[in-house]
Amino acid sequence: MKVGLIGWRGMVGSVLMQRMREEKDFDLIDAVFFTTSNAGGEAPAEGRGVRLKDAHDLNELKAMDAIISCQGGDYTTEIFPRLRAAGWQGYWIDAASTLRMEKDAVIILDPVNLDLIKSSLASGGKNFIGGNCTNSILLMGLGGLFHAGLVEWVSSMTYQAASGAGAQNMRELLNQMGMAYASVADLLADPKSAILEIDRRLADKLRSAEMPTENFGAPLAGSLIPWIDKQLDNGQSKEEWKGQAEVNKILGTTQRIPVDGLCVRIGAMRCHSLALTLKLKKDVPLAEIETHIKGGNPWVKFVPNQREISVRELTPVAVTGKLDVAVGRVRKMELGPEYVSAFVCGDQLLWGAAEPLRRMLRILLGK
Ligand SMILES: NC(=O)C1=CN([C@@H]2O[C@H](COP(=O)(O)OP(=O)(O)OC[C@H]3O[C@@H](n4cnc5c(N)ncnc54)[C@H](OP(=O)(O)O)[C@@H]3O)[C@@H](O)[C@H]2O)C=CC1
Ligand SMILES: N[C@@H](CC(=O)OP(=O)(O)O)C(=O)O
Repeated sequence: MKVGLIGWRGMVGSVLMQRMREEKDFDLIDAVFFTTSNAGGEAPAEGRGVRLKDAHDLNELKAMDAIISCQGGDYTTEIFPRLRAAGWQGYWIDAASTLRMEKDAVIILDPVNLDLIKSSLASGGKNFIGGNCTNSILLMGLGGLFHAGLVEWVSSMTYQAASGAGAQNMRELLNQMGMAYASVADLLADPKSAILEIDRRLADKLRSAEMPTENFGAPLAGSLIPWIDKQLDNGQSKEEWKGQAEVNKILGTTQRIPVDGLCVRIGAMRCHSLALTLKLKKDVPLAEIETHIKGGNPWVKFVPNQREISVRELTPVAVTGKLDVAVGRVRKMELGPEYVSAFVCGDQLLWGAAEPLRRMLRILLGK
C-alpha cells in the first residue's frame, strides 16, 4: 500500500512518526513523504531515498492508496475537496477537525468504535478522521461505562494542556514560567524573605507587558485561561460544542447523550484532564461501575479513589508520554445515588491525536 504522509514533521506528525517507528508500521507500507514548504528536500529514511513530494501536487497525491495528514485544517480545506473532485478514491486519514462532522466521515477511535469503522469500510467509506483530543481521552477512559448503556448525561470540566494549542504555545508557557521564576529568584533564595512580597512581585511580573503572550493572548503560567477555541452564539466555546457532537458521533448513539461543560487551558504540557460528573440511568453499585470502566479497553489505568495513589498516578506528569489513560476519583456523589464523579487524564498527542491515525492504517492493512 502506497501511503502519503503529510504534516509528518509538525508536533502531531512527529509523535505519529515516533509511534509508527516503535510499532514498525513502516515495514508494512510504501511510505511517501510530502511537504508544503520543501519539495525536493530529503525525506526521512522510511521514504527509502525518494525525495519529498509537493503536498499541493494533486497528481502526486492521486498516486497514493491512502493519505495521512497531520498538516492542519487549512490544508485539508484546500486540498481534500480538489483531490476527491479529481476522482481520487483512496483513504483519507486526518488529524484535523475539518471533516469530522461530515456524513461520510467516521471519527476514528478504534478501541471504542471499531464496529463503526468496520461497517463504514464495508460500505465503501473512505474518510477517517481523528477526534478532538479531549473527547478521545474521555472515551478512552470511560468508554466501558458508555458501552454499558449506563450514562444518561455528562458534565465535563476540562483541564487542557498547552500542547493542544500547538508547539509555539508550549514554548510560550515555558518562557512565561522562566520569567516568573526569574522575577523572584533572589527572594526565593533567602529563606527569611516575606512570602507576600514574593507573591506581589510575581503578580506584577505576570501582569506586566514583558510577559510573552503572543500565542495564548494571556499569561498561562501561574494562571489559567477559561476559554478554548472560537466563541459560538449560544455562549459555548467551539471546544465545548465538540463534546456532545463528537462523543455521540464516535459512539454512534441513536439517542443523543447530553455532554456539556467548560473547557479550560491550564499550565500542563501535553496531558489533558477532565473532571466529570456523570448522571447514570439508574443506581448501580460502585464495584459494578468500576468493572465497566476497567473493562473499557486495555489502556485504562484505573486509579483507586485514595489520596496517596491519586496524587501520584492521576496527574499529567505521571501520564505524559504514555498510552495509558488514567481514570480515578470514581465515587458516588452527594447529589444522589445515580451521580458519579470521575477524573480522566491522558496524553493528548498520543490517544488525543496521533495514535488513532496509525491504528486506522493498521485496520486498512488488516494487521
Ligand atoms: N496540536 C494538537 O494537540 C492537535 C492537533 N490536531 C490537528 O493536527 C494538525 C497539526 O497540528 P500540529 O502538529 O500542532 O501543527 P504544527 O504547526 O506543529 O505542524 C504543522 C506543519 O507546520 C509546518 N512547519 C512549519 N515550521 C515548522 C517547524 N519549525 N517544525 C515543524 N513543522 C513546521 C510543517 O509543514 P511542512 O513540513 O509542510 O512545512 C508541519 O507539518 C492540526 O490540524 C490540528 O488541528 C489534532 C489533535 C490535537
Ligand atoms: N482544541 C484542542 C486541540 C485540537 O487541535 O483540537 P481539534 O483537533 O478539535 O481542533 C486543544 O486546544 O486542546
